[in-house]
Amino acid sequence: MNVVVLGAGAVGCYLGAVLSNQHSVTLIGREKLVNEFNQNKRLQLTDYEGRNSDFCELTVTDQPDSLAAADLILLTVKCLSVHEAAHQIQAFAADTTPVLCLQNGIGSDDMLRHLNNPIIRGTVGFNVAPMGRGVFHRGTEGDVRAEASLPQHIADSLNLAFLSMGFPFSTTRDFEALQWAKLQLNLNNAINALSDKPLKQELETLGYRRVLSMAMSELMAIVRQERIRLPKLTKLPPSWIPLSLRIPDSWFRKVASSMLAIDPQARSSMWEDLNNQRMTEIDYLNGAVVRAGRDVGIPTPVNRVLVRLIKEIESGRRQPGLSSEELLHEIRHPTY
Ligand SMILES: NC(=O)C1=CN([C@@H]2O[C@H](COP(=O)(O)OP(=O)(O)OC[C@H]3O[C@@H](n4cnc5c(N)ncnc54)[C@H](OP(=O)(O)O)[C@@H]3O)[C@@H](O)[C@H]2O)C=CC1
Ligand SMILES: CC(C)(CO)C(=O)C(=O)O
Repeated sequence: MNVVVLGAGAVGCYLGAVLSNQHSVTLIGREKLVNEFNQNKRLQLTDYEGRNSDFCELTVTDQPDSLAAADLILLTVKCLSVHEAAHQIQAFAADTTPVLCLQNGIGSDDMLRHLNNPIIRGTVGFNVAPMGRGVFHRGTEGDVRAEASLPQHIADSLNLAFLSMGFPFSTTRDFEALQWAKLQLNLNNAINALSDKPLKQELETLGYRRVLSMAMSELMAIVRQERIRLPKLTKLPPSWIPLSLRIPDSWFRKVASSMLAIDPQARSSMWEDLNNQRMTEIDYLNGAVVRAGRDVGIPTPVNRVLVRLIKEIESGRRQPGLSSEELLHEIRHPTY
């Protein structure tokens, strides 16, 4: 299979490199990635379980014309770049080529719906960090999932390749529920970015967990009202997660270690964005909860505050590094 990854950054390079063991893979990314690859002649993948592998059989380019020969397009740009990517797919790819879009959050696929291509949504359940010099590190466990409309032979090939690196691929008929369950976990991206701490350290602090619990409870109220049954993505059922976040630190450490394997240094992709002075995906994450709440008449004050704080950092009006007390204060005394 000829796989073209459009938007090769953390997730795209990781998945593309894994697939290059069994398929012909082209990564379309920015000039920086092309230079890194040309200098090192390989991508290197490491992970929280100690894997360390080099991948040399890849084509890396900043030109979109290789989309023309794709059997499958993996779209791994951030939500804010989906619009530009849609133009490139329309201009260069055959309109029968399936596009598997792996953005976090809700709503970015709307920008692809005018294309004739089959658009299949997916989720990536683990964290990948770019370490520089063509090295990409997977810092947590998790799997990759997609809508059941993905052709079966492609789903089988992806599962085979991904299993070789220790994570499975599966499809689901109820993607909407999966997307909300993934969003429930991604509500932490903003808190992690605001805290400016590694995920593990942030989640081991009761105050941050209380904020996350409140943000998740707003999402849970919406999905309950909409009768969406969330699938289980961690060892705890989704409705128990907000409660489990409120237990004392010492107990939480025990529960969390059995729930999720996580590197001490892993951070959220939103932290990566703020750290690189880029706009974030906040409107598709906590912003999606605020919009949905408005639609169904459920108040979402905590997610509104998180959206505001992230936007203040994006526009340079605030610095990251909020303590959990400062964050709780912002929530108790919102200024709109
Ligand atoms: N990183 C993670 O751990 C996880 C991320 N996700 C989700 O996956 C998606 C991708 O995230 P991530 O991999 O972190 O993002 P990255 O920013 O690391 O990767 C995207 C890359 O694509 C480049 N790009 C954007 N548009 C184009 C284009 N048209 N042509 C070529 N290159 C382009 C970007 O460059 P530039 O910045 O210059 O635009 C960037 O280098 C997001 O929606 C994220 O939420 C999901 C799970 C985990
Ligand atoms: C790893 C995970 C699930 C949470 O941080 C993620 O999706 C991200 O960083 O964007």
